[in-house]
Amino acid sequence: MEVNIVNGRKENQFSKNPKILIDIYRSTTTMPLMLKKGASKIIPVSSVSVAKKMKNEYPDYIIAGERYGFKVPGFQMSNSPYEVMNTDLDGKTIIFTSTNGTKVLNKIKDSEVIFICSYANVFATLPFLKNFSVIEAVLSGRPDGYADEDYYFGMFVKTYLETGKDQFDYYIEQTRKGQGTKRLSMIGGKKDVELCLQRDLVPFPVIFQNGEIIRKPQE
Ligand SMILES: O=C(O)[C@H](CS(=O)(=O)O)OP(=O)(O)O
Repeated sequence: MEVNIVNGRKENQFSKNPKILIDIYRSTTTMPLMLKKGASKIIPVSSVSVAKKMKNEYPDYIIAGERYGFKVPGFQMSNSPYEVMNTDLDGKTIIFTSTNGTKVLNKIKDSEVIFICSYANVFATLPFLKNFSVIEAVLSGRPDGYADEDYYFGMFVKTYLETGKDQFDYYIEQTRKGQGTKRLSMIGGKKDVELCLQRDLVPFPVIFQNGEIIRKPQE
């Protein structure tokens, strides 16, 4: 099997191959955790104004997200795994927007298969990825370029699927030393760093389907 790593922030043309969307800090960690905490679905949108418009139409929905790492004024929640772990989201629908993750998702939304993936749910997702002969690991990155934590995760998945080696500890160690970890820690996100680097917090795969992010239904 082959795993191609793609810079989703930079690229504008994507193949039809199955994809995993990667945004370790923090969207693709936050969203699976929201579903684990009981949310029924997440509607990802790429702009703050569309999120606000949707909230006006559906006042019961929770509006969540950030820009450049900080909660958007007027939103109910940010893009924080730590906040999610401490919030009851039972049965809620969430409107979600983030600086990079939802933007890149919007670019690849026409792909037939998209998994939302991070260390939180990767071990529940890998068995499904093994069914494909080629997948693309799409890095969400950062507005000013690339995010090392996304690259390391892409490499972890590539190594696992192409060679069968589980190098979780090695890639976590590299990530801890990286710029992304420094940056998120500096803006008050140390608790998020710890949650984003834990494995197996979410025991199910998560997919994007028909405009919504949901648990992958059992076949
Ligand atoms: O969650 C975040 O902090 C980032 C914002 S930034 O890239 O660090 O400015 O958003 P995300 O879309 O989850 O990468």
